[in-house]
Amino acid sequence: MRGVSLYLIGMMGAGKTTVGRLLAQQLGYGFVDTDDVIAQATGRAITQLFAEEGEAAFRQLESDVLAQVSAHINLTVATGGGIVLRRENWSYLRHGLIVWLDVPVELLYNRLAEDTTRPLLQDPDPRGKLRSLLEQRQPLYSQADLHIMVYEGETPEQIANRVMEAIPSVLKNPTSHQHKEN
Ligand SMILES: Nc1ncnc2c1ncn2[C@@H]1O[C@H](COP(=O)(O)OP(=O)(O)OP(=O)(O)O)[C@@H](O)[C@H]1O
Ligand SMILES: O=C(O)C1=C[C@@H](O)[C@@H](O)[C@H](O)C1
Ligand SMILES: [Mg+2]
Repeated sequence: MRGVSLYLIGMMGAGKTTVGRLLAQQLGYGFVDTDDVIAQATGRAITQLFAEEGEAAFRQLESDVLAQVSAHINLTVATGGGIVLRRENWSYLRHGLIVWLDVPVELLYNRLAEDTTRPLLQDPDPRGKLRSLLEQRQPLYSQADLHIMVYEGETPEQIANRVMEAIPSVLKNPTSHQHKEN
């Protein structure tokens, strides 16, 4: 990887945080979760931030955190599910290799049905909400460098291994960013 950071994108519940930690271990990289950084920096849970400041304020904080994180190398970064929504965020994500964990809505729903920490899912029809969010975001997620389809029953370890195996096929040519030696 030569220090190139990894950015995990995908829907809430896709496993960005869970798989991201494993990938950081395997790569010997640091691990950053943008949601966690925001929660720590503000001293408030994401749900509380959404409730008290609104989604737009959260999105601004998210961009600010991503901008700072993208200045570093040797990181695996788990992002928030909505990081793809702002165009400016893509210029930061492109500092590294972008991996989309693509998980079917039914699986997402099963994972998050009991979870109250995703404010956008506090909806009378959470399954329908997941479906409409995915429909809206799919064209954005698909701009990732690497598209990893996740299947039912796969463990986080298996998914992390598949990401590791797929990385060489898309690793950006390291010399393209460097000055040629004379
Ligand atoms: N491969 C897997 N199999 C079963 N459960 C999983 C798997 N990966 C993650 N989970 C579980 O699904 C839930 C959501 O995972 P995680 O928090 O990693 O998702 P996320 O993509 O970071 O979501 P968010 O965008 O909301 O932060 C957690 O309870 C986690 O333990
Ligand atoms: O998909 C989303 O928009 C979100 C996903 C989470 O990671 C959090 O960033 C927050 O709950 C919003
Ligand atoms: Mg997460």
